[in-house]
Amino acid sequence: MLHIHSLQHALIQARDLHLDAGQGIHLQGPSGAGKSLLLRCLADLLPWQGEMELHGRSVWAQTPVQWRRQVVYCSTENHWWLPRCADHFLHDPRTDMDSVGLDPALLERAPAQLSSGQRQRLALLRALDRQPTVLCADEPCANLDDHSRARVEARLEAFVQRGGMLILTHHQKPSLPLTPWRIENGRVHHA
Ligand SMILES: Nc1ncnc2c1ncn2[C@@H]1O[C@H](COP(=O)(O)OP(=O)(O)OP(=O)(O)O)[C@@H](O)[C@H]1O
Repeated sequence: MLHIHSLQHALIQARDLHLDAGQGIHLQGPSGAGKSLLLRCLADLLPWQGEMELHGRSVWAQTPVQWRRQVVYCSTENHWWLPRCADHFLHDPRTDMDSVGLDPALLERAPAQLSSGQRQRLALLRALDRQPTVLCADEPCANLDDHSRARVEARLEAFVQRGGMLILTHHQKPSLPLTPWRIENGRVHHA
């Protein structure tokens, strides 16, 4: 599904990594190793060089917008542009809110009126709302309590099982089944 032939950034490089639908990756490595950089390069949000394919189609045969609609980066440091939380969704998110422990009434509020943990979960739903092929989730459970963490992990697992592909970074080992990758000395490899 996603094939990284080669990816070079000033600080990291990856070569010959293949990922299938239904696969989740747990990206490991020390703080500052470049885990977030890799996710942002995969989503084409940072300058990088090389070649990647999604469903056999080169990144260079697509517009940046086409690629970024399929490979979506979701960060804990999320940004919001519109007055109400609900305004950020293309599809009605109310039924999905409960899956991550959020009260649908929060959708009527301004993003700034949510707690950071609520905003983080809403940002995940916003990313899933775009129906990505690959979700690059950067510390999706950081700062969450155990109950919320379990619900977010279940939501991510459901995404992968429906044919999505997930790459996430975590300091804490998530409970869903994941293939470990590691970044060491700027190189990404199977752990
Ligand atoms: N846009 C950027 N351009 C160049 N260097 C960057 C950029 N963003 C971060 N860095 C640097 O790249 C290195 C890797 O940062 P990154 O955020 O990817 O680390 P990380 O492995 O995700 O760390 P952590 O686990 O602490 O979140 C750090 O030294 C950081 O200062």
